[in-house]
Amino acid sequence: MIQHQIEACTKVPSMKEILLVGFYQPNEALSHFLVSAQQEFKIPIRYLQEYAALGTGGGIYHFRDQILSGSPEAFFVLNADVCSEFPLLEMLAFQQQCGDPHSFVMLGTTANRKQSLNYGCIVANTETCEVLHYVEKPSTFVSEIINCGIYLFTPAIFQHIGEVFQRTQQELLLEESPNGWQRAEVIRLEQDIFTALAGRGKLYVYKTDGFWSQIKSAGSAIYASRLYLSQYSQCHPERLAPNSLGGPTIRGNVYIHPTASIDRSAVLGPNVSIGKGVTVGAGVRVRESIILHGASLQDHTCVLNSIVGWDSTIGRWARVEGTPSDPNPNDPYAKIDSETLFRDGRLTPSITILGKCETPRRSPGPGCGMGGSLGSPSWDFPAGSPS
Ligand SMILES: Nc1nc2c(ncn2[C@@H]2O[C@H](COP(=O)(O)OP(=O)(O)O[C@H]3O[C@H](CO)[C@@H](O)[C@H](O)[C@@H]3O)[C@@H](O)[C@H]2O)c(=O)[nH]1
Repeated sequence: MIQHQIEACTKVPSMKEILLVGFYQPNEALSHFLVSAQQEFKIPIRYLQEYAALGTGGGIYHFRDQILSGSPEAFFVLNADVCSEFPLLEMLAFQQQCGDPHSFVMLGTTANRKQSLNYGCIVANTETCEVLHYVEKPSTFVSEIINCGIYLFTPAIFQHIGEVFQRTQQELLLEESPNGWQRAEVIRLEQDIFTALAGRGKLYVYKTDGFWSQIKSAGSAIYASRLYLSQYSQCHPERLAPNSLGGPTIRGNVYIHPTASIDRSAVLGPNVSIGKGVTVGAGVRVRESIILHGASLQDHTCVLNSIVGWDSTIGRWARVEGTPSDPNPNDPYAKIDSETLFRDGRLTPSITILGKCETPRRSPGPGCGMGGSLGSPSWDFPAGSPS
């Protein structure tokens, strides 16, 4: 998810640095990713950890000195859980056209009326695109234009966040019975900042018709992967696997990491992504799936609508299948629904995920490395059995 965002950022000519802001303790996988992304994209990338979840506004406010070091004219803020074409250059050009080069720009897209309620909703001036009214996840319909969680700010945004911070701090000090857990440092960009900025000639929306989706649930990763693969077919066809003599059969858009070893009798696609060092045996069929690095699909396995986690092994003849959870294909504005795992006491049908277990397990069977699954029941096969 983040790699696509980093790649998009590096296409902005004067981009100097990328900062990842989060409240998670960095782990080995993140540190390793940062090192390899810096090498690949040749740009400094740093992870800044908040001491607590400070909200989208509070997080950038806390690290404002780091963001402003080097005196940038402007900077982008991207929600990490979205996939998109990331039209950052277009947003920059649009900001110059707005009349006020110090204005803030948010990316907007169209949703259908029902699903718009799950997002930030924007009412804008049809001619100038100024945001006149902003409501975060309204309970009744406000607008079909939704906030994509991709912003272009100038340093002036910190004055607005700072005002909210000061005000909240004052209010908390004056409270008669303060509840210790409420902090002035927690600031939400949407409710606390955008709602107040709307209608003040400061905030504009740049509408995109390009692809965009939230990646809130694990299931939406397969959908997001399809969107990126289809973008590759337009902009980077060289990244997609071709059908070549002596190679596996490729159907539709398929990505194969150069280090993966694929048997020529395997059939892959559409919408398949095969990671680093993956082994795919004879007669294997994979469709609508992501196979993460180090995984091994032994001969004649069938993997459909699933994510196979790092270093998993799927034994010979096993069938691993999930249920697709794509948006309604007949509605051009439909978005993917981020379903809860259980609804009315029942498991919501979803894709299958084989996870990697972080702690070493005592006796992993040779035919199975399944750490667990999300959206489908997990199971273990007896060691050595054809599964
Ligand atoms: N660093 C940091 N990031 C946070 C925090 N809380 C949330 N985030 C990140 O901020 C982004 C927005 O998450 P939420 O605040 O949970 O909002 P949302 O339900 O995803 O809705 C947002 O995104 C929609 C588009 O996907 C928008 O439509 C909506 O208006 C809003 O911006 C996500 O990438 C999430 O990981 C925090 O305390 N600290």
